[in-house]
Amino acid sequence: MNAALTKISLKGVRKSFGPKKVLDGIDVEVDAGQSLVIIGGSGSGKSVLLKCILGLLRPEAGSVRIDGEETVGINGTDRARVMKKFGMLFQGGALFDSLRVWQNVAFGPIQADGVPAPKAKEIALAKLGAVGLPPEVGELYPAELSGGMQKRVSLARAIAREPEIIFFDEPTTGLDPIMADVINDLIVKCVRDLGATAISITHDMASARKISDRVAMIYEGKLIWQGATAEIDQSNDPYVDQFIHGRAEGPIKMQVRKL
Ligand SMILES: Nc1ncnc2c1ncn2[C@@H]1O[C@H](COP(=O)(O)OP(=O)(O)OP(=O)(O)O)[C@@H](O)[C@H]1O
Repeated sequence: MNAALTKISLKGVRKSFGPKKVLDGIDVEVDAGQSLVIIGGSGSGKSVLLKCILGLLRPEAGSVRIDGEETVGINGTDRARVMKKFGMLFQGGALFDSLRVWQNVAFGPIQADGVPAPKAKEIALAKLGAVGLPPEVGELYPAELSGGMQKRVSLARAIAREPEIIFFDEPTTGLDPIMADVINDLIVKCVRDLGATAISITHDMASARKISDRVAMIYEGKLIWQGATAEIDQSNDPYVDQFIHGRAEGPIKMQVRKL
C-alpha cells in the first residue's frame, strides 16, 4: 500500500473500560477516497472504534494517524484542526429540534468556519439540493419531516463543510428497505462528489455492500477479517459467513442473559 495515499491508519489500538477489553489491538488502513464499512455484532466495539478515530475516546495504546499525523494525545488546537477534516452522520440523525432544517445544515459552516448566515444559508440550500430536498424544506423544523427526510438532512449536514473524511454511524437504521437504498445511493454519490474517504458502521448488510469498497469485521476486540466488499461472499471465514447471513447458529456466540 502506498503510504502517501493512506488517509487513516490505526496500529495496535487498545481500549478497555475497567476490566472489559473492548478493542484489543486494532490494525486497519483506509486509503484516500476509499469507503470502509465496519461490521460486527451489538456491543462488539464498532462505536468505540469510531470514537477512538474521532478523538472522542483516547486509546490506552496504539496509534491513530490521519494523513500520517499521529492524533493520539495531541493538544486541543491540533485536535480542532484535525477535526475540521471530519464530517459525521450520527445514528438517529441528531438534528437540533429547535432549529430550522437550513440552520441545522448551516450549523457547521457558521459555528466552525465563521461563514456569515446568508452565505451559510446558500450553502445549506445547495447541500439540501444535493440530497434531493427542495429549498422549501429548509424552512421546516426536523419534527415536521419523515425519518427518511431527516436522514437526508443529516447527510446534507455531514457534507456541508465538504469534509475530507466522513463517518456514517448506522445510516440506514429505522428506514424501510427502499428508503434505505435511496440513502445508500445518496451516500455513494455524496462521497464520490466530494472525493471523500468514508468509514461507516452498520448492521445492514445490503447497505454495507452498496456503500463500501472494503469491509472489516470486528469480533471480541479484534478485526478478524478485512477484504474487498466484492470478496465477502468468498471469505471462507465462518464468523463472517454467520454474520452476513444472519444465522443464530455458528461460532459467534451472542450473550443472551435470562431475566
Ligand atoms: N463510555 C463507556 N464506558 C463503559 N463502557 C463502554 C463505554 N462505551 C462503550 N462501552 C462498552 O463497550 C462495548 C462496545 O460498545 P460499542 O458501543 O462500541 O458497541 P457497538 O459495536 O457499536 O454496538 P451496537 O451495534 O449495539 O451499537 C460495550 O460492551 C459497551 O457497553
